[in-house]
Amino acid sequence: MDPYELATRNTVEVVTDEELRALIDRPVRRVYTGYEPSGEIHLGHMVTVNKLMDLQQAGFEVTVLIADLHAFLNRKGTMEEIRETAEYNRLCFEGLGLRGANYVLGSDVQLTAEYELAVLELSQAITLNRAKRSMDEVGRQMDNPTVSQMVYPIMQMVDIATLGVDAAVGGIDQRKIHMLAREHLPSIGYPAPVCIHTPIINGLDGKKMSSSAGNVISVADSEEEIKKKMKKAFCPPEVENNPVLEILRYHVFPRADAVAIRRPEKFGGDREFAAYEDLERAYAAGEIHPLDLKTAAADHLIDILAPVHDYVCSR
Ligand SMILES: Nc1ncnc2c1ncn2[C@@H]1O[C@H](COP(=O)(O)OP(=O)(O)OP(=O)(O)O)[C@@H](O)[C@H]1O
Ligand SMILES: N[C@@H](Cc1ccc(O)cc1)C(=O)O
Repeated sequence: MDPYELATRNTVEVVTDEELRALIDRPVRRVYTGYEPSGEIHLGHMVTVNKLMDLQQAGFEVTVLIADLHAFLNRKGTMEEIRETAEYNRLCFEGLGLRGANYVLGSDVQLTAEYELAVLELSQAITLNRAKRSMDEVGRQMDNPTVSQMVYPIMQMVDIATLGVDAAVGGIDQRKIHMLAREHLPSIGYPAPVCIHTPIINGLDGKKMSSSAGNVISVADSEEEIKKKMKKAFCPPEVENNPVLEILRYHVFPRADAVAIRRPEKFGGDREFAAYEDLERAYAAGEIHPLDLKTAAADHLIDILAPVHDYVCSR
């Protein structure tokens, strides 16, 4: 697959397409994603991990920022609790196949005088209103935001300059922070980053996949857990809001040449699909039963996640 196709497949938005094309032509290109340490790395986080792996294959140098201070500012726990999960998260990302990336712990690079000055300079140019709005989909308990949650997006902007990256990958929920970065980083002498946004996927109950909602498949889940969870997954006959189809689209097809639906002759026999779109069409036309779809998704997920489970457990 050519580098542009790798960079853009399964994205919802690239800002801007023209800048991405120009970046791909450069000999050295750097991209990053930041993650607040989380007790459970799930298939939602994995959408961005997949994109980083696509970009690695497209010749980008990849940095993964484990944003411990950001999690602290966002009221996710004490610094000690957060640091413990940081190391676990790195293992999950490596287990998923994101090796050879540059892993950086936020607090290792964010406590210098230079970083602080950049934060202060930008904080003078950004209104409270814009900072707050940029946190709408990122912040915890935003009905009662703290000052730390206003510092958060500004630090995320300075991370881009500090890590020296040309592009930022994130779920579409990062969009407002990224737009602030594009607007304001040039004022501190740093070029606007290319922003690559991936979709937010649904959890097994059909609502946004999120650790706090308990509707996730964790990348470290065992075979039994995956089977049990997939059996109960919401799988409507339609293609919209269908978490099982989303798993196939964003996690299985990018890793498999083809997906087989296995079933006895009396139920139509086996079917094989080389492209997600073909499978979606057949499902929408009622040619595949939800139970068979779930079984195929579960079997592939088990194969994809088994190395993560082994890698994490062996350390
Ligand atoms: N359901 C999802 N689909 C795609 N990407 C997601 C999903 N959930 C989270 N992400 C990505 O992972 C990053 C971390 O998100 P976040 O910390 O909110 O995860 P979470 O599981 O919702 O955590 P919590 O429920 O504890 O707040 C987000 O920036 C987002 O881009
Ligand atoms: N804002 C990201 C985490 C993050 C933190 C710092 C960054 O530089 C980048 C990303 C999230 O919602 O999880």
